[in-house]
Amino acid sequence: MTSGIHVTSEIGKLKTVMLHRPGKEIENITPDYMERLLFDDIPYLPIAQKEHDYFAQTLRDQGIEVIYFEKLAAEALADEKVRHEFLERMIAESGYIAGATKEALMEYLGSMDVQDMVNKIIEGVRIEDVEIKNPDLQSLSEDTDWPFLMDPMPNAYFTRDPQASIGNGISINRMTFKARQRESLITEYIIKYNERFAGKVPVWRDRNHDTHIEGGDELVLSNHVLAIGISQRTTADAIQDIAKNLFKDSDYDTIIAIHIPHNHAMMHLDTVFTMINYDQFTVHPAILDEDGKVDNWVLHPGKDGEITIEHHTDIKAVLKEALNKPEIDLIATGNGDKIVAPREQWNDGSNTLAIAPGEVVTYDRNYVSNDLLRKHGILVHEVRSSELSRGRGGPRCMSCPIVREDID
Ligand SMILES: NC(=O)NCCC[C@H](N)C(=O)O
Repeated sequence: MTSGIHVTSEIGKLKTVMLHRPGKEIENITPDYMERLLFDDIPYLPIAQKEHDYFAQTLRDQGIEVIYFEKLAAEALADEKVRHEFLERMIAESGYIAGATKEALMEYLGSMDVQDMVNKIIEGVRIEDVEIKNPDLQSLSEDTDWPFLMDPMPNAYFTRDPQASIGNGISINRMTFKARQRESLITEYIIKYNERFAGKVPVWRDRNHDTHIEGGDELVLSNHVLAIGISQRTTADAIQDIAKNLFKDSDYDTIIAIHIPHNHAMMHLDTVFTMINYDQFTVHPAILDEDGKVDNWVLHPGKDGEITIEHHTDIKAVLKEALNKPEIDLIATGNGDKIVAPREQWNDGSNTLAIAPGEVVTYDRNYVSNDLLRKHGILVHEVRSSELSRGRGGPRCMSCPIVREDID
């Protein structure tokens, strides 16, 4: 077992990765709640689980250690005092700071085996699951059209987003939508109390903020350069905030903040742009103008803890300079075709998980993009994707690297 976090690139040989196997939370999505829960369709759980197991096995077959979010959480919460504090906070963030519902939830969840408790919190707690012995006004007047006392977390299998490994540290993210905000509370406890991480991992930015950042926007390009999307999910002021901490306390001295459209299909930078080799990237052509340019700002440490900011549009030139490469190969999703590119991007054709330089895991359904990657010399491992893709995330979104080998 390797302890702590070590991720100094997007492409260094992946050694340990954190996943979450989709569970019953997926079956708590209904058409009426889809939008609120950030889904566009309802995956068929048994097949989604098979696909996810196939994804995990594909990684293991390449010698990668797969660890599970839900198991790490249960280990972190083994101590009764820690579990009690966690439950209080999780229930408060679910809407119950005090009162009869809170007490009933504490009793219901607190009496479970710790793994069952974690799983149940992720699945969601329905009104009829819990007996409220001495109802108060809040419990009597609860919105009964909404069937949950605690909402399900169906997006938990996108382990990329609630946190991001950067160097030997982590950002524990304040997420944009309510549907995902409690996921990173679980991360907070994993990092603080799971012995694999406890006391070993600096937190570059915690979740106690009003401004948002999500891991799908945080790309570790090298041991001193990050790219971060300014997106539907990540605000410019959050980027500036994490930049300050990283510039002060880590080896990171360059952040390329890339502006992408603020919409659901392209919610994070990694839905339109990923690094797959020392000098190769996937890119969805819709983020570039006709000259192949996109607004981006390069942040560096300035004097007295200040930050310098330069505006650019030539992303190739910016990447060449930041990564010290003579050329950069931007590979267009769906070969840039008007129909194929948006279709394959919708199904996460740009969302590749690099497991080594020039070696990626992608969804099988994006066959045009996959063939193109092969033509550019990339080794592609395809995984099954009929159901998993309905949550709008691909192999990068479904994985949180914990340890990668350094690259030269
Ligand atoms: N990094 C990613 O792009 N993650 C995909 C997250 C999909 C999820 N349904 C969401 O809307 O947050």
